[in-house]
Amino acid sequence: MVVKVYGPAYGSPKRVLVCLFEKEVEFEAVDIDLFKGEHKQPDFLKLQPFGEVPLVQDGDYTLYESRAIIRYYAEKYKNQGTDLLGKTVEERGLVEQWLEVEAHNFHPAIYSLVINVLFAPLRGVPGDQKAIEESDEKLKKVLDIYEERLSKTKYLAGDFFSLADLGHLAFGHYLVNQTGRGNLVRERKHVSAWWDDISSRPSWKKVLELYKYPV
Ligand SMILES: N[C@@H](CCC(=O)N[C@@H](CS(=O)(=O)O)C(=O)NCC(=O)O)C(=O)O
Repeated sequence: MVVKVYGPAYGSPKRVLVCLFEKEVEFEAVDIDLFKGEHKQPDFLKLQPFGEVPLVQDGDYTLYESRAIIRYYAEKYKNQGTDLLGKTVEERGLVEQWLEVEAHNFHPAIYSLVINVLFAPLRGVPGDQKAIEESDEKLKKVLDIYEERLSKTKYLAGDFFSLADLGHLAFGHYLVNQTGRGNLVRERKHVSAWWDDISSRPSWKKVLELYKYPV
């Protein structure tokens, strides 16, 4: 049964798509148009009660929350494709640590910028300037910590590419290319080199080629 991934155009689903490419898992992408509210239709809400993408259907097994999904596939296909979880329990601990850092420190700041800098104008409303300024400051602090870490190891969890790095691709792409704040990455030598390394992976290039962002 082929895995179905809903909402491929958007950021969080792209976190899942790049993981499935790395794990060499075949999937089918199902378009959902958020601007038309297709994610708020009863049939979709039955599967994803929060009305967000991604949603994954793998036979009778249904999963949402992109970070839960990538952990599931990294584990389920541990011996296939790229190892994304590390080889020891200590390495796995660091992968989980930096996955949480991305979810609770990096993502909220970049998500606020995407909403207020990119999406608000599309909806014909002004972005929240205070939220934008707060996000800028938060991102600077977060990326300073990344710079320190990446001055010691090539990737966030160590000297191996992992889910922790992969988890940054979808919204890091917005940060570097679409928010006018790519300088926050480029001004930090090790973060910049890390971004160039992880974003040049064939898996990520394939996601960008096949599944365009909405803006
Ligand atoms: N924590 C969730 C967040 C999912 C999420 O915010 N999805 C957005 C799309 S995107 O921001 O990831 O591009 C969404 O469906 N938004 C629809 C809505 O909020 O109405 C995850 O990681 O899966």
